Amino acid sequence: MGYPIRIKICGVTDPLEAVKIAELGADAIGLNFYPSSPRYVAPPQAAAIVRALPPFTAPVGIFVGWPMRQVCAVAYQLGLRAVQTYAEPPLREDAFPFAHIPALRIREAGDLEAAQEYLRALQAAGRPPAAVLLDAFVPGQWGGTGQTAPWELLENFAPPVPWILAGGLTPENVADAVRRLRPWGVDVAGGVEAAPGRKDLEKVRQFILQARIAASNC
Ligand SMILES: O=C(O)c1ccccc1N[C@@H]1O[C@H](COP(=O)(O)O)[C@@H](O)[C@H]1O
Repeated sequence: MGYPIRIKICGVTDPLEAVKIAELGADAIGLNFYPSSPRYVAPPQAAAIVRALPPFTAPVGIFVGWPMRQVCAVAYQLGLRAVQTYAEPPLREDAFPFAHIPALRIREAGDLEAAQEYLRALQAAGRPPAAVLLDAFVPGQWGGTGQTAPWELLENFAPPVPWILAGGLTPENVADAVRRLRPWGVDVAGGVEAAPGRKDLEKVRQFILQARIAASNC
């Protein structure tokens, strides 16, 4: 049967590189606004990347610890399609005009139960996220760790919204991850890099190819 897996290449810092990644078939590119990340991109550069992208490639912002009101302001200003958030203070307003992807870090089974509870609470509050991203838990780091999540715990994960697998994915292991877990989407930062913040386009090409072949054979 197969299914259409969605692929995000995260931590892009250069407009020309973003265009090439889009041409290789990525569905989304990630723009990282976390200043401590080696993949940080300042808003003016992010704006140049968004302007350069073809219309069917979604720019997604990564925000760590930002109040949602500020996340919304930046998303609106830059024309982001979705926002991926970490450790955001709770949103008080009902309306949230962007596709929201909360990122959760998983270490043990209890974290998955907590994730399900969190998603149910958002749904009950009338603010279901567009998707949820699951990553590895590494103390003191929010993401971009190069560590894989505990896949064995995720084999039967069935959240009420689409889910995205992140953490330590590479061109070599993404097919295995897709076959085993059938996530709605996959997300990679370090696994396709030539240097921090710069992508290796051959690795990007391989990553996209391997993920799509595996999903089409599921
Ligand atoms: O990439 C970062 O530096 C980063 C920093 C803080 C929060 C999120 C970050 N990136 C996200 O983490 C995942 C996994 O990264 P990796 O593939 O293990 O290197 C990545 O897809 C981004 O969404």
